[in-house]
Amino acid sequence: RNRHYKWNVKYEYRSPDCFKKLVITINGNTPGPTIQAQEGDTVVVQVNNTLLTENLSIHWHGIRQIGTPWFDGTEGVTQCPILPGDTFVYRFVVDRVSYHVNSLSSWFLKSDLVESLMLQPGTYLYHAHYGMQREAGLYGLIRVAARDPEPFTYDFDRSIILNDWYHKSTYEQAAGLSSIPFQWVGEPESLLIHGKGRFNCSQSPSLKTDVCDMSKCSPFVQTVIPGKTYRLRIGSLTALSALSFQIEGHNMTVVEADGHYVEPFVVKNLFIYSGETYSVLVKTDQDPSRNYWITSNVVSRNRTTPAGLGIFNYYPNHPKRSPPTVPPSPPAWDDVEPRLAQSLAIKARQGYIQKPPTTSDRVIVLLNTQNNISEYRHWSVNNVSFTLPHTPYLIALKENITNAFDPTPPSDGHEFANYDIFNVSPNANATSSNGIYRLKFNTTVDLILQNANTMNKNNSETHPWHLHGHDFWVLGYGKGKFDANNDTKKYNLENPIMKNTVPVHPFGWTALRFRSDNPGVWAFHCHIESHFYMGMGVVFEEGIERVGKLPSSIMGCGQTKSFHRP
Ligand SMILES: O=C1O[C@H]([C@@H](O)CO)C(O)=C1O
Repeated sequence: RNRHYKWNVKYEYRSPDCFKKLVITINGNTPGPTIQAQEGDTVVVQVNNTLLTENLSIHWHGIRQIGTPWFDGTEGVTQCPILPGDTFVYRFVVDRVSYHVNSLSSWFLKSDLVESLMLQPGTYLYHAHYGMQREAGLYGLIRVAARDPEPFTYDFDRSIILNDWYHKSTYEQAAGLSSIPFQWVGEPESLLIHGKGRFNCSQSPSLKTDVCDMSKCSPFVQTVIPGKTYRLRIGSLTALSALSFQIEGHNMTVVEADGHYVEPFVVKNLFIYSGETYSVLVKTDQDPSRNYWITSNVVSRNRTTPAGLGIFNYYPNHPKRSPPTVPPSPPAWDDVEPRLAQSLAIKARQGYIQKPPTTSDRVIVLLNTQNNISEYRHWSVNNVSFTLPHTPYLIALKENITNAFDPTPPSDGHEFANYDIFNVSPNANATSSNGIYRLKFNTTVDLILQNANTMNKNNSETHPWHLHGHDFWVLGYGKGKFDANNDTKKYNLENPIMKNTVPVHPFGWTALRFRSDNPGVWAFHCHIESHFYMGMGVVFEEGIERVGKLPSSIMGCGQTKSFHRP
């Protein structure tokens, strides 16, 4: 089945948290419409760029784009931006490879991993992937319904996207990040629950009521019927913040993560990082004569943003009736332990385990550091701060444009084995580059994310890393320096979860494994909007020779100007 969407993307004034600013809407809304499909369906989205003076591209986060790497929506990597006034059609399968077999060469059928590349029901996201455009409001959810019965039952299926919200425009933020002296974006003004938040206008008395008006916003309300089980699909697309999500007085049973069934476990707070999705089951089994708070709070950074508050409304109580209690208090922002514990608790569900290969062909250690390059503040991986080329990699490689990017690949990172991750380091050798990793096709690759101290003493941050075009197995997390001799022995090869986004905790490491079996060019980057902008990412090429004919609609920029045939 084809699912057709027509989207008009536009700047409009909105006041999601009472403060009026320009936001990017899809058909008038932010968050945008939820894409609903069944596994194996083809989703067709016709995007009309009516931003007037701004480029655009949209990434389908968690969708692997098997056979359609050109529709991943990553500006500079897989496509040229969509120009103002242009219409671009994305067309991709959610996510069943057998559906695509005809258009792929027979190598695919022979691949022993065909099974792991098949069915992918679950919860995914979409968002802008051009500059820092995502945080202007261009984002939404993708729900892919399963064809087979799922391993859990529920009465209702609801979705909530969490976000943080800034009052400055993305342009002011980006300009500050690329200035000398560096101007950091700071903490967000508010937290949004499905596009709704509340900024206290009276704390900035200089704001006139045409800019900040407390009657212009209202909290998110989730109405529920007592005595039922709800599946809540929760996604985070924060620009910066790691969050703790809670429903007062209700436990949540985690059953899905990034489109994979989880061996169920119960939490009171769900920690969720930008780019992740979870499904939790919630029983509406509390006193039905009142409402309850839904809360979202910043963790892992010193919290200055007030809690995002919503109402869990037990029908037939009035949806606007405030709960009679104070909102539950969040966990300490600087306590890594419960966050690490949740990361470790997420395992593949019995009966749905796709075992990883037991060994890998290549290990790439990715040392995450912050440093100055020519006095500009950057993030680097193995001392290279990533920059996007003007000619997208996919097109350059496929069309043999040889001078589109730096041909020197970044390093596999083994020379940093003695790097002191606990202290500030000048990293004087750090450089900027658009060089990429070239992976041998159909091999097993390990990625070790190694966190380190930032340029501030005794400080290391949480970074959610997102891989395009793949799900990876999460083999382990640890504290401190990764020890290749001992930590590898503790890898979970029995029931690791597969995900597309995973945190590396402060002063810690995270070990991932994936198969380079999806021909294309794929970004792997920190999902914090400002961090990717500051260079925190890498790109992998695999099987470029197996990529089919590129549509000319993705071309038209850099050295591909003349290739575009509208
Ligand atoms: O990228 C960042 O810059 C600031 C700070 O490290 C500046 O020194 C910060 O908190 C980030 O996450």
